[in-house]
Amino acid sequence: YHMKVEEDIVQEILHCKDEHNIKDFNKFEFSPRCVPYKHMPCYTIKMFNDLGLIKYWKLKLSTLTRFILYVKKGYRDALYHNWVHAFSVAHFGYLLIQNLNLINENYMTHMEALVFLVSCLCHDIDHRGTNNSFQTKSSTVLASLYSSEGSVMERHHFAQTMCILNKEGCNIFENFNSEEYGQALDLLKNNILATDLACHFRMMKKQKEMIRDKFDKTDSEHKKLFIHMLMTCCDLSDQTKQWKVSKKTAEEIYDEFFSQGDLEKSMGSSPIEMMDRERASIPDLQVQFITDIVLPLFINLSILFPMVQSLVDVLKENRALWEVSKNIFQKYMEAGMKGIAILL
Ligand SMILES: Cc1nc2ccc(C(=O)NCC(C)C)cc2n2c(-c3cc(OC(C)(C)C)ccc3Cl)nnc12
Ligand SMILES: [Mg+2]
Ligand SMILES: [Zn+2]
Repeated sequence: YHMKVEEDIVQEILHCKDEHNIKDFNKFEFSPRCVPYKHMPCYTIKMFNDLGLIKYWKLKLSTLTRFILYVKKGYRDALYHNWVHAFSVAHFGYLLIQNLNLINENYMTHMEALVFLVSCLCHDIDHRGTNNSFQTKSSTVLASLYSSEGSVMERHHFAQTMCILNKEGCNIFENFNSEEYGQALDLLKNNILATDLACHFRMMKKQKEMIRDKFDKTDSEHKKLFIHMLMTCCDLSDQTKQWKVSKKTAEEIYDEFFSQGDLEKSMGSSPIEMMDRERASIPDLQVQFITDIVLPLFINLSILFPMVQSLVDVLKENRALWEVSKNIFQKYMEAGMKGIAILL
């Protein structure tokens, strides 16, 4: 049974650029979270189309549309790890390929670009709003399936993506020969596994050395590290947007973290500080996260692409604003008005 792709969705897709008069869609400053929720599927198709991937791979519009609608359906209404997060991650992937000209400058083949965009879209599918250590600690079904190999959630995200590709009328790689098909799935799996924080920590050092010692885009190891770096940039891209967007998204993340903490408390175990709404200071945690993880990554990328320097500047501004709110928070804490500080 095919999920019938309503003609109106297909029609809207072909005209979505002007109909909603969204300008600057392909600029780094644009926040994809401003796209109306119900227009996100058609703007996802627009991304594939703008990158020339529909033409190059002769993708059937109905297959691509059906695939995207099933991916959207595959996300739960988690506080942060939901379809809007997936759409925003894919949008940044689209911005990187387009604005850094990654295909024409041979940083990515058409195959790598297609699979990269699909990986961004699917990288958190069926996320339950709890992280890998929660799976293992509470011996969830997913932990029983994947904890022996690690990256529990990421292996599930990949498995869910495979289920959709195997649905009737949803296999966007249907035109690939068997060699291309194998290559696409291999790329897809590695890209999604690369979004595991633990995996990122392991790669950080090698990525830094690779960029410092002259990046070689013909070296397959370099290419893999490079594409994994881009996956993490996309996953963190909300932090490179204007303050109110990056602040709002960070708060959504802590809403999800604190819900996990509440759940852990109800299960009789005590959450780490970052997930404990009684103890966590969001400004402190954000300054630390931007300093330790987000900035080093985008600074690395800016060494290869000077245009990325503007994103590094925004990251530094946002960190400075967290510093400011940290001091305000601190003052109220000292004044013993914790309750009011939390309301702020
Ligand atoms: C604004 C922002 N603050 C965060 C603060 C803390 C953490 C966290 O997990 N800390 C644990 C300790 C051990 C470091 C994540 C945060 N975070 C993410 C994020 C990134 C992820 O993994 C990659 C993409 C590979 C880094 C995976 C999941 C998530 Cl939610 N996305 N945005 C954020
Ligand atoms: Mg993830
Ligand atoms: Zn994500």
